[in-house]
Amino acid sequence: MSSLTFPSDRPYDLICLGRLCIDLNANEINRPMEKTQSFTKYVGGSPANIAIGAARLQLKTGFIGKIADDPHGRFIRQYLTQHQIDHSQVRIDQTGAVTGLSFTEIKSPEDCSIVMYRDHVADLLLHSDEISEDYIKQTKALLISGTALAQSPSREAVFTALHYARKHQVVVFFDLDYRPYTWRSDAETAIYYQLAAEKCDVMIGTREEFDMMEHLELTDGSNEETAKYWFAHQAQIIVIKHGQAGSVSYTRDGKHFSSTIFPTKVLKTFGAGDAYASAFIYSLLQGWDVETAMEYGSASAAIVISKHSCSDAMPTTFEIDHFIKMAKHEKEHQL
Ligand SMILES: Nc1ncnc2c1ncn2[C@@H]1O[C@H](COP(=O)(O)OP(=O)(O)OP(=O)(O)O)[C@@H](O)[C@H]1O
Ligand SMILES: O=C(O)C[C@@H](O)[C@H](O)C(=O)CO
Repeated sequence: MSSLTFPSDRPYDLICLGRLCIDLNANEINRPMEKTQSFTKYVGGSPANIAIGAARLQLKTGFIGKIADDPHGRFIRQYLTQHQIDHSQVRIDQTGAVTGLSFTEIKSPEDCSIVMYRDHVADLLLHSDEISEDYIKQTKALLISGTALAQSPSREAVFTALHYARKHQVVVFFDLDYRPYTWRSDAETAIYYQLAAEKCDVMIGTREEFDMMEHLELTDGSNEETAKYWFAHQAQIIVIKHGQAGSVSYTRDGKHFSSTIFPTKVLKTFGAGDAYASAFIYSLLQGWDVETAMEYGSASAAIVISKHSCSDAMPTTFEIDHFIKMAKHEKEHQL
């Protein structure tokens, strides 16, 4: 059992807040973007990917965000409908803002990059007046994503949602999701991340993202000190992702766990974090312990990075369970 206590009898398991964008993933892989001729379009945006992953795992999922009044926005909204993700709180911008685009480059399985077009995007125009307390009090868990803190009015919308979540005993997950492109300075980033992190129950991020947030030497940069620092605030669980080195987690009651990766045929590296987060959150909502949740997240990540998309590749529980079973079978036969 994890140390988290989710409220019961609520219509939603998870509501995600943040960007709904479009991924344009290069079809010609193993070459630079300059030599790419075509792309495949998917719904993207880290919190969107996590919501889609959660819904794929049969969680009752909702979304709070803002989309552009353009074909991309309509594509996103129909995708959410198709995947039973409630979008009653996904507003439609009327100011001519655009949908964020992420062009992804797959030079090699280990060398992938993302070119993000995020000028005048609709998702950062979500306003605090558009955050519904009645909606947030209907969920067991809320996920916020760091990039939504990058600019006003989205920044204030996040803090409004955090206020309502705390008021109604909603468990808050903070996926750090640091994207340098959308920030003006390290100090600004760290200040707003810290202010949000102090109100969150679970934080999930890479070591680099925690280092960014702990700017001005809040900690010595070790995982142990990171956990100790945030346990002095609201945090119950800290998860630190280390790429191919796996992940580690700390719980407020003094335990810590590490998880290795599942071997997989990597097509592209991005999407691992979102897949990990959605399966990790799913596991805790089932009442499973943190170590099992890390294994589930790691398996989901390994599945998604073996495929071309992020959102479309998010696995079902059957796929994850089968993947874990086969991986353990192969490991036993290697010994
Ligand atoms: N090459 C790999 N093979 C198998 N699993 C991996 C690999 N890389 C990452 N993972 C798994 O995915 C988890 C998250 O990956 P990572 O640490 O890169 O986070 P991230 O940077 O947030 O991911 P993303 O690239 O989606 O932004 C890791 O902790 C690990 O469990
Ligand atoms: O989060 C983004 O805006 C980019 C994502 O859409 C992309 O799928 C990715 O980088 C996932 O980690």
